[in-house]
Amino acid sequence: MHGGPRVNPTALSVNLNKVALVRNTRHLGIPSVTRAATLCLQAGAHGITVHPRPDARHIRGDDVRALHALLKKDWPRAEFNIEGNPFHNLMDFVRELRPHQCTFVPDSEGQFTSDHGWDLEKDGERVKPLIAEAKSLGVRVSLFMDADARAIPLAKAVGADRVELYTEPYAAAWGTTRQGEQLRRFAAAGQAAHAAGLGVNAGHDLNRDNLPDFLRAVPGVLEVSIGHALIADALEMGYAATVRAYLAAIHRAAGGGSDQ
Ligand SMILES: CC(=O)[C@@H](O)[C@H](O)COP(=O)(O)O
Ligand SMILES: NCC(=O)COP(=O)(O)O
Repeated sequence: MHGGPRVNPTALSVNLNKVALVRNTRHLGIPSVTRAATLCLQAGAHGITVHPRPDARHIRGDDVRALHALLKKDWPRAEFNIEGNPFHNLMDFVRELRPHQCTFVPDSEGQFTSDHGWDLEKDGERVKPLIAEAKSLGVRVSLFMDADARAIPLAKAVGADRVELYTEPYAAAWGTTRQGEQLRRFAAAGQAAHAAGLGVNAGHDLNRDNLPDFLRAVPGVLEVSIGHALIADALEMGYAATVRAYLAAIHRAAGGGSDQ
């Protein structure tokens, strides 16, 4: 239906980890993380995500502070999302900077990449006070969770505002005979989140090809945070054209146009 009210499309938060990863291979300060943020936000991205891991393999503390200052000064409507393990270094950033959102991720210090969500039956009581502390500072809390509909309500029980569905299993199945099964898993997890009064974010290995099918199958996703594939695309197309392509994929999923 043309001209009718469009549902609010999902917000795009660009994860800049991989810009910092390349920058760290020389002592020249390029590619610039803050310039990447500026160009992505100028192109229409809704926010910036960083995951300052304890080993500082990519995003470092100075990057987090510089991005926070940039968004506060030049992009007050953009959201800043800081990811990390609250039992490692994440809470220091939450207390110092009070970002719009923090995403609790249960990664070990040397983990290759994020590859699982929280086991709240085991860790729920431990994360609960840290969630309460972050919220008392005015920071929205999202918990990185596997797409398990039975586990999602526990995120509400420990005080989270949102869950971020860990989407690698879907991304790995995309384009195969297993895609439908994965989409049903994620749709059920999203439904469980909505039923529990939780907002739904999503991320990990999403790209402009697999994104529309996901957003059509999982209604009401508030934010996708995308880094690795988006930055890889930007190496070929540039930040602006790449962000526009991802926004177009989001709008296509919201019924704003065909896939052709
Ligand atoms: C939590 C998650 O899935 C990603 O946001 C994470 O930041 C990826 O970390 P790397 O960029 O270090 O692989
Ligand atoms: N939370 C997911 C994220 O920020 C980026 O993940 P990826 O797109 O780098 O896999």
